[in-house]
Amino acid sequence: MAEDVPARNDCIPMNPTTWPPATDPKRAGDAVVQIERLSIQYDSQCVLSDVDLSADAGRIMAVIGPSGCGKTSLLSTLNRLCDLVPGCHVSGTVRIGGIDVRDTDVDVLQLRRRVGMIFQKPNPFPLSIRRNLELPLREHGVIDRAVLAERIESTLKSVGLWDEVKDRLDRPALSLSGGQQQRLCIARALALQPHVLLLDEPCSALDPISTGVIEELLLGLRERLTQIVVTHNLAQARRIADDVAFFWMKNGTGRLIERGPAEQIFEKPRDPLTQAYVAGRSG
Ligand SMILES: Nc1ncnc2c1ncn2[C@@H]1O[C@H](COP(=O)(O)OP(=O)(O)OP(=O)(O)O)[C@@H](O)[C@H]1O
Repeated sequence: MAEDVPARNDCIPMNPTTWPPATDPKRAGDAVVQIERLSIQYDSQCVLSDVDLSADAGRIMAVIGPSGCGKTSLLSTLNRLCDLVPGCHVSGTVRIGGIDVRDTDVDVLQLRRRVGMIFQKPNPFPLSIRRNLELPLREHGVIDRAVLAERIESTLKSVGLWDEVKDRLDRPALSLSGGQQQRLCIARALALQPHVLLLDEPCSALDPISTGVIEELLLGLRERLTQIVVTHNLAQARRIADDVAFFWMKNGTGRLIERGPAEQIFEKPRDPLTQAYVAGRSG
């Protein structure tokens, strides 16, 4: 029996070949995130009900809807951050790369490596720029100095920060501008080679120029990852999203109203609630 049981750290396999390769063009369009009949409750309050939703490889999905309809709560079930919220009860199924992330056997540390998260306010560690990337890499077993240096350089290059910070890697991360800090946070997630990136209003604390830089970055990462971006900024959703999921409150509970390609949701929404929201008549 023991031979059949994977070692705990293998529950979310580290070997990329056993996960859907996020960059494999053959898989573009495959559903990497599959959510079925998901409901979320905080104590007795049901905040999200009966959601069926999938997000595809190599695409950006924008999650839109008014405040309080459960967008952040939805994201928190994908990397099990919801486990940390007292009174939060989740039902339904969430599969990422075919793995049921709610399975009690799943190694949550490995899950969060594969499903990175970026928050509204940049939250670099109060350490040097270098240590912000080195710490998570070391925690996940990368200890070779040359490999660490290579991974730090390549990741900072992938978010367009390398030239801006290469001469001050040992300066505090908090000395960077807000936009640079957010790019560092994205680099910190990317250093662990995630397959999915969750972004919760990633630009709402940034000025328009930094917002533009982050949007370009997300568009450039599209080939490598599945991205799910919560945003209140409909113009931003139009600029970056391939797909859009629109949520709304019905009888005090968040519901998925409509999901489709961005062009359809913005130009030919089917549901009257979506029509009113994208036209700016509600919400
Ligand atoms: N930790 C918590 N404990 C209790 N209730 C919570 C908790 N987090 C969120 N809620 C409630 O769940 C509902 C959905 O909140 P959530 O933050 O998921 O919505 P949202 O659509 O992301 O909102 P916003 O756009 O304002 O960020 C709200 O009524 C909120 O008060």
